[in-house]
Amino acid sequence: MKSSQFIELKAVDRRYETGLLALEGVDMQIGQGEFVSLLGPSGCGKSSVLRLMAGLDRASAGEVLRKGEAARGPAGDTGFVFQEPTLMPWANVATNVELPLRLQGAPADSREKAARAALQLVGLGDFAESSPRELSGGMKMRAAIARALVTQPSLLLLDEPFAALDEITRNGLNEALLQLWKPKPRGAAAFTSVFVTHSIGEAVFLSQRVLVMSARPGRVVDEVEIKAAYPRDASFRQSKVYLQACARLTESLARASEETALG
Ligand SMILES: Nc1ncnc2c1ncn2[C@@H]1O[C@H](COP(=O)(O)OP(=O)(O)OP(=O)(O)O)[C@@H](O)[C@H]1O
Repeated sequence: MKSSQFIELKAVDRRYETGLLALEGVDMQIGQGEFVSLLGPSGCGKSSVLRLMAGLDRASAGEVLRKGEAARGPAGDTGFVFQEPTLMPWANVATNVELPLRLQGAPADSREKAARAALQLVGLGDFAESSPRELSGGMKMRAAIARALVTQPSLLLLDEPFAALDEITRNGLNEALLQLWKPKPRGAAAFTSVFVTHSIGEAVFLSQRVLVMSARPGRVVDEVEIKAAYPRDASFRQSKVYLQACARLTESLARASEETALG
């Protein structure tokens, strides 16, 4: 699976300017095209890891490598999806989705074409002209995913994107995300995904590997491989592999969180 490493964190520390040590000795390797989730207690540094991977922040010690090269500054071919879809309310859905291309200086006709294709991909083909306020929460999140994918990034970073949604919408979006990541069962992944969540079930459903981080200062304390083929649909949530992985991660996360409680 780890045929070629796409992102590597080697002995990474991040101490913020306030003096707070958020990450200490973080080692992570994410293979090209892999789908990996990060689980960990609140405040353990999951978002900090994503910012380092995106090149939006720098490690205080250690190395962040992207395709074997030291990451320097924001990485162009990276899409980011946050918990809030943050669409511009005064612009229609297509204009929101083409924003990253506008920032790159792409010409209007190619922006429009790419935005329509990205909206089609997430099932919002008929909503290009709609205002964000006409969309449900799940549809807004689909638009945010289309915006992150409009530049066809090779890395997609997702920071608790579905946490605010109801469970049925969330499950539907999990399945849609897997379709985007691996459109053909035996084909290559369209991008590498790193997904932060507090939901064990969501992490298991989506991922090839789940990394568990300890309480602050965060570091990787466990790794669970989810040995199930894709495509995965709702029936996967009833399978032995899924239930066993959930049980193992429940224990692991409890141990990781206990460390905080003890101090
Ligand atoms: N820019 C910053 N300056 C100072 N402290 C920060 C900064 N960013 C994050 N922190 C602190 O670093 C720690 C890790 O934060 P981070 O957001 O990475 O954790 P997290 O695991 O994503 O949290 P959560 O699960 O609650 O979203 C927290 O204690 C947070 O308050």
